[in-house]
Amino acid sequence: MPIDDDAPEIRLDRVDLTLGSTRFHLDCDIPPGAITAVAGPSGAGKSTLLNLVAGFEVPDSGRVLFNGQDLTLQHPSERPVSLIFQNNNLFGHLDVFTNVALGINPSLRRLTVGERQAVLSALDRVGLGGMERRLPRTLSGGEQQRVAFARTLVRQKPVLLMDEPFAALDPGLRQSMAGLLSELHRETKSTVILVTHDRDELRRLATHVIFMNEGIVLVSAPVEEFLRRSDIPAVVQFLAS
Ligand SMILES: Nc1ncnc2c1ncn2[C@@H]1O[C@H](COP(=O)(O)OP(=O)(O)OP(=O)(O)O)[C@@H](O)[C@H]1O
Repeated sequence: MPIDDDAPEIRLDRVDLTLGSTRFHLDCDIPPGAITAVAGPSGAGKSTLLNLVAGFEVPDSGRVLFNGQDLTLQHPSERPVSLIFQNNNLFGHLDVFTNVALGINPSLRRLTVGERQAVLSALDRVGLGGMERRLPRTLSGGEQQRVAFARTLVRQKPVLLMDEPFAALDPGLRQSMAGLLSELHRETKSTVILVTHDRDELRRLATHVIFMNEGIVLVSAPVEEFLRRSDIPAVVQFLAS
């Protein structure tokens, strides 16, 4: 499924932010149309990086640029991004069809025939054809994440932000969902930022890596280069874990 706009390069330009007693300094580029993994120890600031790109956090200073355009102060709902979290992506009282349809039409107005078709084809694409009327609680964790994927497909946004989307799944399912992400990414070519704790997932999916520690970006590099950074103890520890 193609996306509306070209996938943007995203730049965090000398971003400073203080949350409670934690200070962040982020200065890095996220390449367009690639899957970038954001890795690092717990508390390093990975979710904060995602929140800055999504607009849920606003820098104290510095800028957030999409293809050079300054979106630092733009509201999250106006940014060209879709989000998938580890849990709680779905509304429990709405069926699968409606949960996906919200991606096109957040106000739940009646869909056009073309929009209904787009929802059904997105559900087919993620392997959930025929499950339209099911409620989220009747689905497995992997199926629920597939519904969240289908919603991002109908939204057609050029940036996909994912915060440990497979962490709650067992290892086999995690691998098959990673396969699905990889297939969908080949089709959409969106700019994906994937927060992950899982070095195998990073190796399997990412072409670029941002490695964070204590609120700063320690490495921003192509995956092959990142995997060779045996000079950085925190990276060695991550790769050995
Ligand atoms: N709103 C906030 N107020 C105060 N402190 C915060 C806030 N948000 C994040 N922090 C702190 O900033 C640090 C980084 O948090 P963040 O969630 O970005 O890390 P993370 O790398 O995603 O961690 P994890 O892997 O454990 O999810 C943590 O120490 C956290 O307690």
